[in-house]
Amino acid sequence: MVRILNTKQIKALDAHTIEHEPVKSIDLMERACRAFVNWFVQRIDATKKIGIVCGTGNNGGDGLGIARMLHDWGYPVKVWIVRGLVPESADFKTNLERIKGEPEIADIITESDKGLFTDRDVLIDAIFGSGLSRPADGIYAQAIRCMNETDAMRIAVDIPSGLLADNPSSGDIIKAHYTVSFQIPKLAFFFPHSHPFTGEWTTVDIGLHKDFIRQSETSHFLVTAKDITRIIRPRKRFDHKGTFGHALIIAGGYGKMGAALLASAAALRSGPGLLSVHVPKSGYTILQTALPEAMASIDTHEHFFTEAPSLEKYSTIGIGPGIGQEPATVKALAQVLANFKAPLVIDADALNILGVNPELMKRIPENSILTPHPKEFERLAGKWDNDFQRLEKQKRLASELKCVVVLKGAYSSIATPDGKVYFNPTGNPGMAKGGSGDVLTGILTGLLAQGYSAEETALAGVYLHGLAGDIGSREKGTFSLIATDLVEFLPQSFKTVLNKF
Ligand SMILES: NC(=O)C1=CN([C@@H]2O[C@H](COP(=O)(O)OP(=O)(O)OC[C@H]3O[C@@H](n4cnc5c(N)ncnc54)[C@H](OP(=O)(O)O)[C@@H]3O)[C@@H](O)[C@H]2O)[C@@H](O)CC1
Ligand SMILES: [K+]
Repeated sequence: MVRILNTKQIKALDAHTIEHEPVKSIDLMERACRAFVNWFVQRIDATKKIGIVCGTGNNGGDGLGIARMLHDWGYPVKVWIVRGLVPESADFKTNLERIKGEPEIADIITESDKGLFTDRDVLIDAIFGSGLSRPADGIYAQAIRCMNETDAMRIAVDIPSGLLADNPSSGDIIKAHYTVSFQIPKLAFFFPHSHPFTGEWTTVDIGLHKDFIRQSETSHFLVTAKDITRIIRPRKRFDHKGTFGHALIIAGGYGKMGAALLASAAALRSGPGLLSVHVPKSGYTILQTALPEAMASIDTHEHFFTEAPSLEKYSTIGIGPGIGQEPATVKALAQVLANFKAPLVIDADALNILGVNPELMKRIPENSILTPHPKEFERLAGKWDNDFQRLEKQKRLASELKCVVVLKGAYSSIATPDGKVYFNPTGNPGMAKGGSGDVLTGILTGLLAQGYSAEETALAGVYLHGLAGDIGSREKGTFSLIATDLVEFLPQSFKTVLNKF
């Protein structure tokens, strides 16, 4: 797990590293600059004209160190210093002294300094870092706008200037194409509204104290491949189909049998011992023809879900994809929630039904997994003003229901009943298509049936689903990738995770 710390904690981590490594503050800055430059020189051609726009705090100090190093690498570098009211930090001063005549430095002192950077191919943003405490205004806002107006590639040092790491931002913010952040990812990076500012972001290691990071309290984590390898248990020689549970998927309706097939195929590829699928009568032949491994449970209704089968034999249930919201379906869902006591996976129309029938929410068994996309989440939790508030709502819902709430999207977030949130790194925009969610429901149902806990299931299922999309998009491309491909590439996704042993 990568721990996501807030800026106050990062400041303490900085100080702790300086005191206990020990390392001089200016030498730590030098390390940070070198890590940035190392990333930079591998990607940017040395003929490109570089502009570095610095503030006068430590982010600006980084900018000056980077300028010196890139000059030594042979890049044509120009430096601008935004001279507002921020006092020069000690390390800024030292790095300014270390630039001896070259590269060239100009001060930006008035708001009328416009069109400054137009001859630069690449602009490095080092105006504000994690020390930003309020929206940028005056000369700072002007410099940010001036940078955003150019055609240059913009690269932010640590965090785009103007973007707050832990709170909603307003005012002018650098629109970076890339952000190279020091060791700890910032919470804002995981939110959709930050993306136009961070662009693609990455972290570079600058040797901050590992034990201190491990001991820092946080409820926010970024999942890694290793975490998933630890969760997924390789199967043993004497295991048999009884060991791996019997999953039931309740999905599909007239014209929506595809949802049932996608969820069921994904469940089958995720390892449960047995899979039954409950479909309306019109789905019988479709199911039996498409998925011979699945057993059919047939509803009394021709076109939609109206009656739960007897549920005792099932280890878990995945319910929702394509079931619609007919009154009889609402009743049947209520019946499932009243009779089934083990955790289940709730998705799509089942979530929409819960959204308009809040009394049913109380009946959801503890440790179930809910998988809303943002629109479904809004129906369950109401509107939000910003991404931070949305995260708080997600945490609250998970804690109130004592369930795991998976909010789907880029960096799908997984909130657990005890207040933790895990962000998932896998997946790509090729998966933003109908049917992707049905596949996820299938994977989660398949894993839950095998006895993985709700938290393990959500972490592994969301990761494997995204990884199948990543492997699939390498072959099919993000335009052409479809949900069926996710099922097709799921075996490779599992193998990738298991082979990490
Ligand atoms: N963490 C690490 O381990 C390492 C960190 N390093 C680097 O240090 C950076 C953090 O440095 P930093 O603390 O000096 O912050 P930075 O953003 O440069 O300036 C803050 C100053 O700006 C001021 N200010 C704030 N908002 C403002 C506004 N809107 N308009 C005007 N002024 C505003 C603020 O004033 P205050 O809020 O105190 O009133 C303060 O004076 C970090 O991002 C990374 O690049 C690496 O070098 C080494 C390892
Ligand atoms: K910056």
